[in-house]
Formats: sequence, structure tokens, C-alpha cells
Amino acid sequence: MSYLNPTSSIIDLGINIDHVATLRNARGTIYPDPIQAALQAEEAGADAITLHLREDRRHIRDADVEAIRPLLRTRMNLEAAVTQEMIDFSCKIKPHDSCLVPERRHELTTEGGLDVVKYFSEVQAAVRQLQAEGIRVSLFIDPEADQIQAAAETGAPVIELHTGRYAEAHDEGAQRAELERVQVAVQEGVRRGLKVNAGHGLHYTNAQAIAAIPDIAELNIGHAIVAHAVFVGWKAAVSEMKALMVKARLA
Ligand SMILES: CC(=O)[C@@H](O)[C@H](O)COP(=O)(O)O
Ligand SMILES: NCC(=O)COP(=O)(O)O
Repeated sequence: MSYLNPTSSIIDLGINIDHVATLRNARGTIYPDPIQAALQAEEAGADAITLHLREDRRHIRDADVEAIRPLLRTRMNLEAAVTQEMIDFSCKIKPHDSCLVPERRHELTTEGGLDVVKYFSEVQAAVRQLQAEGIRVSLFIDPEADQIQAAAETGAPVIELHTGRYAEAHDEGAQRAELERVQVAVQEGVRRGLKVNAGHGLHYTNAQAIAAIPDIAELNIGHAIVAHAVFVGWKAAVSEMKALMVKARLA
């Protein structure tokens, strides 16, 4: 199976455009346009465009995904819950990457990783259906050895480690412990032959330590970049994040 990846870099940045759509939907306008955000992010150095089609469609909508898919020059990483509706939609869209995430209707944001151990057979069936369409599957999981093992056993070639606990750890000791958890999980993923990505809650002062971990392939970042763009502009916010990640990896 071959996958399009024209921009392979030292560490890839997937720009999550969900909260461009959140801003649009807040007033029911047609701006800011997630299509424009995706294309400008690519021009500014994004290696992939990530978007999460939530079951309640609170930000990204079906029509956004359909419009953006044929226009991308990099990759689409479509995040969705493990429901038959979402898997069928992803199979119709055929993104380069399909990232399976957990979802609770009333959560403010994705609170943890997909419990692949508990829902193994459902996740494996989803992985198989997506892979039969030539879609690369990523599982968004907590940085835990049993989840990584289960993820590998589903046949998915990619995992994305949820960095939310690292991002929310405000004292130095807790942050160091969470960073170590991610570092160990990356090693475990690589040992099992997986491509290891990471993301959630990363911003301009905490992404460096994650980007510096050897073997992390890609970071997916959204909310902090949309927020920073208010002050510096969208393309500048994207390229600033990409530059700091590359600098951290090379340091
Ligand atoms: C799965 C994930 O981590 C991202 O989709 C991120 O959570 C942005 O979407 P929300 O802010 O709606 O959770
Ligand atoms: N999968 C994580 C992601 O896409 C971005 O999450 P966030 O930066 O918006 O928290």
C-alpha cells in the first residue's frame, strides 16, 4: 500500500483547523473559511491538515471535509469516533490518514485516549474496514504500554499519543513525569514497528520537549495556533510552530 507524503520532513506538523470552524460557527457566518485556513497552512509549512468531524458537528462539518479533501497538496488526517457512521463517511472521503479517537458528546475537548484494550474488537473492525479502502489508520491513545500493544495488534500502522496530561501538568515535577511517560511510550511504539505521532494541548512553550523526542514523526496542533494567529496572523503562527519544532529536534 502506498501513501502520499510529498513533504516528508525531520518532524512533521499537522495543523488542526477545527477551531477555525468553531469561530465561523459562533456567528453562523461563512468566515473564517476552513478551506482557506487549510491551504494557507500548507503554504506556511504544514505537512498535513488535521480535522475532527465530531458527532455533534460543533466545528468541522461534513461539507468542510468534502470540500477540503480534493484541494490538499499534503495529507488529510481525518479524526473521527469509532462509530459506523464515521467509519463509512471516512471510507467515502478516503483521507490519507484516518485517526480514530474517543468521543463523549458533552466533553469540552478530547479528554483521553481511545481505550483499545477495552474496545479491541470494535476498533479492529474499524481498522480493517478503513484499510480495505487504502486508508492509513492511526489510533489516538494514551501513552500506556497496554494500549500500544493493543493498538499494534489491531493492525493499525500508526499511533498518536495523547499529550493532554503533559500539557496540563503545571508544576515542573509533574510535567517531567508526564514527559517521561511520553518518551517511554514513543520507544515502545517504535519497538513494535509503529509510526508514532503525538498531540493535544501543545503550544508554543511546551511543544519543544515533545518535538525533541527522537522518533516522534508528527505533532498535530490546533487550538494554540488558532489562538496565536489572532495576534500574529495565520501563516506566521503556522510557520513559527514548525520552526520551533524543527529547532527543538535539531538541538
Ligand atoms: C482528537 C484531538 O485531540 C483533537 O481533535 C482535538 O481535540 C481538537 O478537537 P476538539 O477541540 O474538538 O477536541
Ligand atoms: N490530535 C490532536 C490535535 O489534532 C490538536 O489538538 P489541540 O492542539 O487542538 O489540542
